[in-house]
Amino acid sequence: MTNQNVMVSDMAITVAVSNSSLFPPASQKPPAVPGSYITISNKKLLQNLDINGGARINAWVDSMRASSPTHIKSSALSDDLNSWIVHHPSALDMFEQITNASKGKQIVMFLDYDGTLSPIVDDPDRAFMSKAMRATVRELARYFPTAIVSGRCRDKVYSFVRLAELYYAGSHGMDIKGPSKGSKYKKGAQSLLCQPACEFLPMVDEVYKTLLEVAKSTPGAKVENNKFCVSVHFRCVDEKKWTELAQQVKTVLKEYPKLRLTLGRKVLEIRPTIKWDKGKALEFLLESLGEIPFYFSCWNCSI
Ligand SMILES: O=P(O)(O)OC[C@H]1O[C@H](O[C@H]2O[C@H](CO)[C@@H](O)[C@H](O)[C@H]2O)[C@H](O)[C@@H](O)[C@@H]1O
Repeated sequence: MTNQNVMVSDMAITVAVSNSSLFPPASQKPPAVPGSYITISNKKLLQNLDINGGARINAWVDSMRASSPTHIKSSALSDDLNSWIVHHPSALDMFEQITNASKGKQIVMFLDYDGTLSPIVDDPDRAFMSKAMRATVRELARYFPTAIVSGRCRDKVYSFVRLAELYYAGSHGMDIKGPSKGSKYKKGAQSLLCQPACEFLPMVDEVYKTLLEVAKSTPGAKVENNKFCVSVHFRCVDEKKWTELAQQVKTVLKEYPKLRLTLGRKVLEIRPTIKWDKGKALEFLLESLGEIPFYFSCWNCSI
């Protein structure tokens, strides 16, 4: 199968196709967008966050800081960015080439939610999607099987998007559901449901309740129940309190070796240790839907 990655920002969609002569390999990340934020390697950050392996709290808080970089000046449009754009052109400008490359195979659209379909906002409960964006996604789904893949709870994403014809993969891909009325794209008549982390539900719920209590002592902290995982938001927490919050979360998780901690955009994410993630969810959906994945995600994920 040809591997393709598509990244989208507010203004431009960029496509990179690996194993193809059309585009260079998709392994490179875009450089920081001037006027936006500095790009930080998430992989590096996550290596520092193996709390079950006993990472020091200071290293952990450093990672939280690094995931929340300061705003940079919009003056210099860097050479790096220009050269990245040349090699990763807008998918909208390359539409014919992409169609030719797909050679009649079924294209499947995968969309991230936060920061892609909705703006990043302080209150995660208010990350609404615009009417125009909803209309665009509805139109997209008329032509391609379309899935939204998110770290959030599936029901929450659905409450924002409200498009019954889509596939939804919530809880970082651990809760996948197809359109309730079935889909014109799916092989077979049965509605699609995949929840590989079911056995963790009671544990995750228990941790959610504990963290909810614990986080009350940190002004601005918000704990979000994402069903198969939990998010502890620190976007609105004074930086001076980050160490304390991180320590509290770490202490709670010591009792749960089967849960692991990762770092998102100003959010600590707690999830089961199973070998399942958004990538697996994509593979699962591709197997049931088609062959060519297009993944639309935030261009610069350090916001
Ligand atoms: O993996 P993702 O689908 O990108 O989910 C990651 C987290 O997304 C949401 O939080 C982010 O967006 C919020 C609303 O704009 C923002 O306040 C927060 O700082 C961001 O991290 C979601 O609320 C989290 O549960 C997800 O873990």
